[in-house]
Amino acid sequence: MDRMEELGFRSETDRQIFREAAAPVELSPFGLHSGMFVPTLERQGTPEQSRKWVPLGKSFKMIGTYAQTELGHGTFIRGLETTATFDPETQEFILDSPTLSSIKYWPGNVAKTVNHCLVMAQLYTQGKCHGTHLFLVQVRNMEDHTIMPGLEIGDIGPKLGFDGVDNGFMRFNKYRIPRMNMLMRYAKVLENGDYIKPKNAKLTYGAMVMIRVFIVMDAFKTLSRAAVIAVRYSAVRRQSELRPGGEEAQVMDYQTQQYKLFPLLATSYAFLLAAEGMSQIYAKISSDIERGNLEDMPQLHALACGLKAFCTWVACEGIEVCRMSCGGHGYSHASGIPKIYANIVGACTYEGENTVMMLQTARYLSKCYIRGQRGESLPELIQYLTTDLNVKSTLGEDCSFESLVAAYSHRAARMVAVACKLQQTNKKKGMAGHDAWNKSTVPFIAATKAHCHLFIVRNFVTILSQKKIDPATHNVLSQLCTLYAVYGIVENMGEFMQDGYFNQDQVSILNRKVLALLEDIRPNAVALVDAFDYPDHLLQSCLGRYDGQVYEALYEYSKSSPLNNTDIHSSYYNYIRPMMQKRSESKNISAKL
Ligand SMILES: CCCCCCCC/C=C\CCCCCCCCCC(=O)SCCNC(=O)CCNC(=O)[C@H](O)C(C)(C)COP(=O)(O)OP(=O)(O)OC[C@H]1O[C@@H](n2cnc3c(N)ncnc32)[C@H](O)[C@@H]1OP(=O)(O)O
Ligand SMILES: Cc1cc2nc3c(=O)[nH]c(=O)nc-3n(C[C@H](O)[C@H](O)[C@H](O)COP(=O)(O)OP(=O)(O)OC[C@H]3O[C@@H](n4cnc5c(N)ncnc54)[C@H](O)[C@@H]3O)c2cc1C
Repeated sequence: MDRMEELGFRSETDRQIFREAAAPVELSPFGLHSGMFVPTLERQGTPEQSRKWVPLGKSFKMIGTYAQTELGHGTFIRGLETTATFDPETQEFILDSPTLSSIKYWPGNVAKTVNHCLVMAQLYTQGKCHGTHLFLVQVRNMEDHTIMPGLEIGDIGPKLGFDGVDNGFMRFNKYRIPRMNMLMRYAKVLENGDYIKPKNAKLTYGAMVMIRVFIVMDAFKTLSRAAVIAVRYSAVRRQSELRPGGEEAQVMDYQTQQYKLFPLLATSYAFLLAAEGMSQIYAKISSDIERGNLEDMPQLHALACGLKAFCTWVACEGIEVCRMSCGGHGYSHASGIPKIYANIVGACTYEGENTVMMLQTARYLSKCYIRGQRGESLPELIQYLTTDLNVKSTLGEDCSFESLVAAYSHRAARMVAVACKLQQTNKKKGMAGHDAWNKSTVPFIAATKAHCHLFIVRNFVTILSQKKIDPATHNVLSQLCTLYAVYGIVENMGEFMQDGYFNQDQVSILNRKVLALLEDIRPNAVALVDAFDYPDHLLQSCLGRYDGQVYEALYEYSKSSPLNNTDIHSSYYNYIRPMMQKRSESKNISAKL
């Protein structure tokens, strides 16, 4: 913190890069403070509230987090049970956890670190519930960090990852906070207890939308780091003979290794550009929302939910492929990959469980489909839903960008149509709306994945056609973009082929193209991972070292294992020796030996 001040880092991006460099791989116990608590105060507080609290947060005089999930409910926010009841006499809210299932459970850094929380609770005033709202709650004494009376706080215990984050539980026992601690930018409770409704009740969910956008960038960061490690190691690792009697080959020269890793390299680039594209859309629509124009809110919500889920799922699967492509050493923490995986896999659950997020996007697509059928205009990103599904692909040997984007549009449009028709058929059969929906959600998830895949391919292609890039770099990036798109088709061929969109010759072209691209990319593979410019310090990987000194690093790493502090471990004296003595005394084995 002090060092950042000294260095004059002002932008949150610079500060985040600095924080990561200062504590590589481990997640910061202040991540939720900087990433969620302060931005939510900034965006959900009134101007006066922001002026009062944001400087305290930014200067770490107040340290906070976001406490929403409870033992009983995470996904279903409307089902949260924590209550905030307004008492006009004292001008206070009374926070209460009326049931076991209402205990706040999971919020990061609640257990030991923070002294404030943004608490999501059901607002009651004048005897009426007005749904969930956010409240700023002091949870620890600012002098000695003791827990405030009326609260019970603790740690939830060990987890798969997130070692640096003290996820906690928190129970309120009629705990009072001032009226002005409700974040009142959109909804308000007046002194007499009157409730002023926001323009849209989902404005309170704004912090979640923002973090989902950031998570798309996390998916890029984590996948690309695993790819850097696996590609560099594959250039160093030699195993078996590729040519009989020849020298042992770099494992990267095996086509199967290239097929594992180069599409993930391409995916990393695609995700970086998608995350940047998503951030720009977020910046534009969220500033419209702040100015009171909520027209594009559903579009933003749908895109953030879908991309968050799609990118974290793909990143996690890809990181696991990277780990396995490093053979046995990938399994060691020395590779750096297990920790990357353990941290990002949480993102498939937090900030909205991925299936649930996909279904939010699916609902939006379903509504857009119906609007499209009625001939109504659709937002640009969704207009593909109205394309003619009878057309066939024009893809030729060159696998042009145009033909690839057309293929992804066709696949997504067809799959959305299939899911929507199933939903409609279910309704026609007499099912209630909610049953008709539930019984079409499996095809809807597949359709939504296709929709997100299309967004990423189209975004990559658009950037390559619009941005000024020097020809050599453009050429390599075009290879990556084509590989990302063609590989995606080959791996999901059934979805592209179901209505005969491609003919057999085109399928052969696509299969050949993937293999040709692997060869094209091979000479540049190491340069393409170096281009991410992750210092060794950040990767913390013996396998992914820039200088390639993998075996030296592994040897040093293993020597630092605490088990090597003594030659004979205490377990020998405590267990092994007594066990052996017992055996040799009873059966006199040693004499036989
Ligand atoms: C080397 C390695 C190094 C690095 C490793 C890094 C890896 C890690 C990276 C970063 C670490 C940083 C630290 C991160 C910390 C983790 C932080 C986690 C914090 C949390 O998890 S906070 C809790 C989050 N909780 C959720 O997200 C809950 C999910 N649920 C919901 O969002 C909603 O309830 C819902 C979306 C499921 C909707 O529920 P539903 O009942 O259907 O709908 P309603 O609520 O009634 O909505 C009706 C209507 O509104 C629409 N709607 C819902 N939400 C929004 C919205 N936000 N905006 C606009 N519209 C919305 C909804 O779609 C409905 O629309 P419709 O009627 O269909 O038209
Ligand atoms: C590492 C980590 C950090 C976290 N940090 C925080 C934090 O800082 N603050 C905070 O408030 N919370 C935090 N959480 C909690 C997190 O936000 C929730 O766990 C998450 O939103 C999922 O909700 P849930 O646990 O209720 O899952 P559930 O909803 O119980 O999910 C269980 C299963 O039910 C399915 N399901 C649920 N609803 C539906 C539906 N409508 N349709 C179809 N399927 C459904 C899901 O797909 C899933 O398969 C954290 C969680 C983790 C893992």
